[in-house]
Amino acid sequence: MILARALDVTRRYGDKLALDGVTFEVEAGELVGLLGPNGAGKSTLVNLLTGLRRPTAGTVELLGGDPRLPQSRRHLGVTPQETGLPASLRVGEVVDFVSAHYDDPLPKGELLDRFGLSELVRRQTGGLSGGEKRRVAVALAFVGRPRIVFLDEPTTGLDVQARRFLWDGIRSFQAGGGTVVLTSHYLEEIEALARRVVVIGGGRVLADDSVEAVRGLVAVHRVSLDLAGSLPDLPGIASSERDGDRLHLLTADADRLVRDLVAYEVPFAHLEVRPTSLEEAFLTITEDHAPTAA
Ligand SMILES: Nc1ncnc2c1ncn2[C@@H]1O[C@H](COP(=O)(O)OP(=O)(O)OP(=O)(O)O)[C@@H](O)[C@H]1O
Repeated sequence: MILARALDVTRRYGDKLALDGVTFEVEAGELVGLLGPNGAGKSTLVNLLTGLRRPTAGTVELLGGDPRLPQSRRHLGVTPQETGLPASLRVGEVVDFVSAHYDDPLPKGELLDRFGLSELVRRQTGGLSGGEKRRVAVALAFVGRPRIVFLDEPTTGLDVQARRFLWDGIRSFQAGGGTVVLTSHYLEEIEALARRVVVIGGGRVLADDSVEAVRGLVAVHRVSLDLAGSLPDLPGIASSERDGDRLHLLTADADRLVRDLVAYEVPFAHLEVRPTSLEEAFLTITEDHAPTAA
């Protein structure tokens, strides 16, 4: 059963094309990671699916209806990228306040326990650390026993222990049959929770696959070397860029490229091999998926 769907969705902000023909579906019980660099369009997709914004073209559906209608949103939980908590209220009071909006909320103790927040129940939210506030904000998405939860960068800024508390809370929700969509810049985070990852870049879906498959796609290395002359036609070079005598090559198999450079007796100097940033890896994927000119 599909709980959320975007069908050929485009979203513009003025001249800016934030989403460009995105199709994306979430099945009941799935935990899906949306992975992409800054500005890729992840938040825009989440905002459309949760009814906070309207698509410019295409259709979005949440729990079988228009995400902007109250009946579609009744079983939805969301933690946006930025949240605010009323500073003078205690954590327990904020949970009570949010719970009051639902017919059958999770008992406060159970919610706080699930997210490792029990000790904070009497603390005013204004006095919490950034990480504690974030954990409260994420926990609040689960108060109303939602069927589907969207978490936009839930663990940004959290230390390792706080992140683990959140991951445990998210996992236990899914183990109980819940559905989760979360966004992240980090494949490691998605890997800890999800089996399926959807890579978004430049407003488009670049990959929709298992975490293992996407790890292979983004395991790109940058091989840099000084070379005055031209490079022979070697296999496995995803892109090459020249800066004077310095050549930068992107490849998914750096060991093989280095062996080939030696085997072809390429007269290189100052060889350097390093993992690429996720951004560089995404660029490589983007180039592979760039639309061909008509
Ligand atoms: N309200 C807005 N007005 C104008 N442009 C916007 C608006 N919201 C988003 N954008 C632009 O749309 C593009 C996609 O933004 P979006 O926030 O969806 O990306 P993201 O993948 O969530 O990025 P990040 O990881 O930085 O949060 C960006 O270029 C952004 O600047």
